Amino acid sequence: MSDATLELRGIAKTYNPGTPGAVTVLDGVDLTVSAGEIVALVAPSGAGKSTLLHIAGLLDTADSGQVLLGGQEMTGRGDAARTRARRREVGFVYQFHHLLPEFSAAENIVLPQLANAVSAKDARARAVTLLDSVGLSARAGHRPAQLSGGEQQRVAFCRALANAPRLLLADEPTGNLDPATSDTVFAALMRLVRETGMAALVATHNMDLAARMDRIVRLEAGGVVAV
Ligand SMILES: Nc1ncnc2c1ncn2[C@@H]1O[C@H](COP(=O)(O)OP(=O)(O)OP(=O)(O)O)[C@@H](O)[C@H]1O
Repeated sequence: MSDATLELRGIAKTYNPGTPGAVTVLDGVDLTVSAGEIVALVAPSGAGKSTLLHIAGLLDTADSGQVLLGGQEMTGRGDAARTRARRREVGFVYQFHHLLPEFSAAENIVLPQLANAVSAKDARARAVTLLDSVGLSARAGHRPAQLSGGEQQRVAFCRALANAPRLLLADEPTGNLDPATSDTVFAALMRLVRETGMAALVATHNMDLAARMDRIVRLEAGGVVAV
């Protein structure tokens, strides 16, 4: 595996190009995140953090530039190949957990593994291990509505890690939580990243949390600068 888990080269993105409503959000972003590294992405609201995470995670395409995951060039690949790569290589966590309400915590972690053809038995075992690692063994059978906000978000981390991705992308993962819960959830995130050795890019407005990561990059005028 290449050390540069995520490499963005010259990423540019304009919404509604060629119209009066055109918005150039990214204008030549270069960014590398290495295996085992957790990088904070900070920027003012509307600066393009979500857009950048979606492009890095192959949910959206850039107008120009290259996205490399584990050294593999993803730009220009067809939708099926990008979806396959995303399912195997990338885990996402959002501000709101997006867990499936009708399924239990464990089932929410099992389902993405079934999409990758893992057996139900192995998927269940991994869900149990992951829930245990964030202190939620006793909540495996609970539905999201029966969990606290912090518990829901820890389950969302477990789901993002279900397929052992090499890259974790998080968009304001503690933005919806009170400060004490945010601290607990962030500690769980840091520990999971350290234990798995994956790369993580975490968008946050919280400078205290950003300061606890390995590195901070700021999105400014369409480009990325180190802080
Ligand atoms: N689908 C779209 N069509 C047009 N403009 C868009 C679209 N998506 C985002 N934008 C614009 O692009 C800019 C960047 O949006 P983005 O969501 O990436 O910012 P952000 O830094 O994540 O913001 P926040 O911190 O508020 O979540 C914003 O000005 C937004 O209005």
